[in-house]
Amino acid sequence: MRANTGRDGRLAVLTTRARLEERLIFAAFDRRGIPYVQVDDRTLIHHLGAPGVTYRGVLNRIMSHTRSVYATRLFEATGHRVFNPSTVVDVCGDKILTSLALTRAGLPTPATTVAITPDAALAAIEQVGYPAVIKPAVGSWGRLLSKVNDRDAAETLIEHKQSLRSPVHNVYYIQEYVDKPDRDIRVIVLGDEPVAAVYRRSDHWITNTARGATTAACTLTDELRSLALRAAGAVGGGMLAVDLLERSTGELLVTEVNHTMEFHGLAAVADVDLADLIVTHVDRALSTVDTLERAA
Ligand SMILES: Nc1ncnc2c1ncn2[C@@H]1O[C@H](COP(=O)(O)OP(=O)(O)OP(=O)(O)O)[C@@H](O)[C@H]1O
Repeated sequence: MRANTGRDGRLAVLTTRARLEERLIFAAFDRRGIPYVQVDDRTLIHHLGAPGVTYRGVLNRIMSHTRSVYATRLFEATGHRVFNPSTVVDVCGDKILTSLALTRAGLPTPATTVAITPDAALAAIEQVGYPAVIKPAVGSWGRLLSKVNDRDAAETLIEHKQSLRSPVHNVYYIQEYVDKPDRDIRVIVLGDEPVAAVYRRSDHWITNTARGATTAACTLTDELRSLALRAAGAVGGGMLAVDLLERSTGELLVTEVNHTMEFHGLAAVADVDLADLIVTHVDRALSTVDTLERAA
């Protein structure tokens, strides 16, 4: 993958820079004595078809969606098992593909509409009704999310989106506004086990911790467990953060599934060591492969 070649028995952790989550993960690797190497995605060079370095496996912590998708595919092409696999990253990184997968699996989600021209987008927003929520199909941290309260605002938003450079903004992902309490719920799923849940609270309607929301402990009820597991399964499974909204009636709706989970807010309030659980999950999965390879 990098310019050097050969077998490297360590696990590669792909990062752009080590944030709190990555530092917690490295500390967990150290505590468990699992050899790893931090690989900066900005240094990756992949000569197609040429031998590269082979790691024991790859834990992908790249935040940029495009870089994450391609780095995953390149490592998979050289025989690596990557957490999460590209099939999952592809779906989770795109809100339209995620909504399609969730709907196909029969999960409750906010009513969602997609339009691919500005005129159709305006008609679609009017059909959804006000307020409507418009999101970039690819994006995170609540960036460029819009709550549109009337037709004037819808027209302006569409004009602005059309003038943005990235073609992703010319596709319109439109949702009903869910009149939720001042919070959403994030459930962490590792494989077939929901391991923790957290409320993210804010005075703003966008309740991302990246936008200043605070976290509070949330009980992992049977309903949350079941919805989170089904949502994770719908996108292909893996190490995932499932986000849910509550209607005023109490009905739970799955909004999205995140493939490179941030958990600094959760670390402060949940009584689980998520970094340790992630490291254990990856090591266990790779140990099964190691055993099979030795037996072959
Ligand atoms: N349809 C909706 N109705 C009401 N609030 C919403 C709706 N969709 C999203 N929100 C609020 O906005 C927040 C961010 O939404 P969403 O998770 O879709 O965006 P994102 O940019 O992908 O963020 P993240 O970094 O969490 O993946 C949600 O946590 C929720 O508080």
